Amino acid sequence: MASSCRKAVVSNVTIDVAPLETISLQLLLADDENERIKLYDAARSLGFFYVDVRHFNQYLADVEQLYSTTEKYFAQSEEDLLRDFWEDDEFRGYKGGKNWGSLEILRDDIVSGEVPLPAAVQPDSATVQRFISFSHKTVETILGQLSKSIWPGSECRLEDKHRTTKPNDSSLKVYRGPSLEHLSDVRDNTHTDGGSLTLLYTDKWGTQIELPWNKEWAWVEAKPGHAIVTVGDTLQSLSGGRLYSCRHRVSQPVDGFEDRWAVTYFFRPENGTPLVSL
Ligand SMILES: O=C(O)CCC(=O)C(=O)O
Ligand SMILES: [Fe+2]
Repeated sequence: MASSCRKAVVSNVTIDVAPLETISLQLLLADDENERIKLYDAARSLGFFYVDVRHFNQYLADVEQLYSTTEKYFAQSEEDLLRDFWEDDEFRGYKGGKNWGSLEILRDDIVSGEVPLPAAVQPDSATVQRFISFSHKTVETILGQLSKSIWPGSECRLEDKHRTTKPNDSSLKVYRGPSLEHLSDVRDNTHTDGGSLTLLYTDKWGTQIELPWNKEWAWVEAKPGHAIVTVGDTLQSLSGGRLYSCRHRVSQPVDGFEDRWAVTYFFRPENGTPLVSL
């Protein structure tokens, strides 16, 4: 359903703020019916929403710690960063360029213990493990509530394609993505997320979504204690198009260099899951 955008002013520029619904993780965990309805509405209409995690203090502390870990990680020399580069691997490890960098750590690698963490992250191993574990539980909770809404009274379940006993590429991914001196130098990176659900934690303007009802771009405000959640292409397909994978991009509202860190959890289906309706 179309809703109107709130305005915000950033360095004298007025911007449109995307009207994202807020869903309480605590209520989803309690199997609250109203919250389930709100969640389904948000996942169908915009495919972007906040999940309020303010009750979960350890998790919030871990997200904060991961911002510091990310900052420390990207302060390393290019030579050190390249030690974490995986040739021909779509997901694992360090990737970077002139003005950005990312580091991705697969959940399966942490659970199996077969792939060591990058040396610079090893001191924060407990934080990484707790973040992955709680993020995974959070996305599984969202998934379960979505299945109930999509197929009430049926055996059909998104969870059947997201069993943790099967190999999958779910991951923690952290980013360095500073804003640039000149907004005009920002390259277009419009995309949809390919996986099932993405949790994003950041503290600065950067994310923009394309509103499905008028194709206008609107900014997603970073809210402390809230994950920005994205529905990906996989859930759009598995749900037979009932859920919406929204086009989005990362940009900046105004000129000016400023470091920006993002901590994300990418929830992906079991490897080999066909992208067709369940
Ligand atoms: O950093 C952001 O705001 C969003 C990143 C994103 O869209 C992605 O990693 O898929
Ligand atoms: Fe994305």
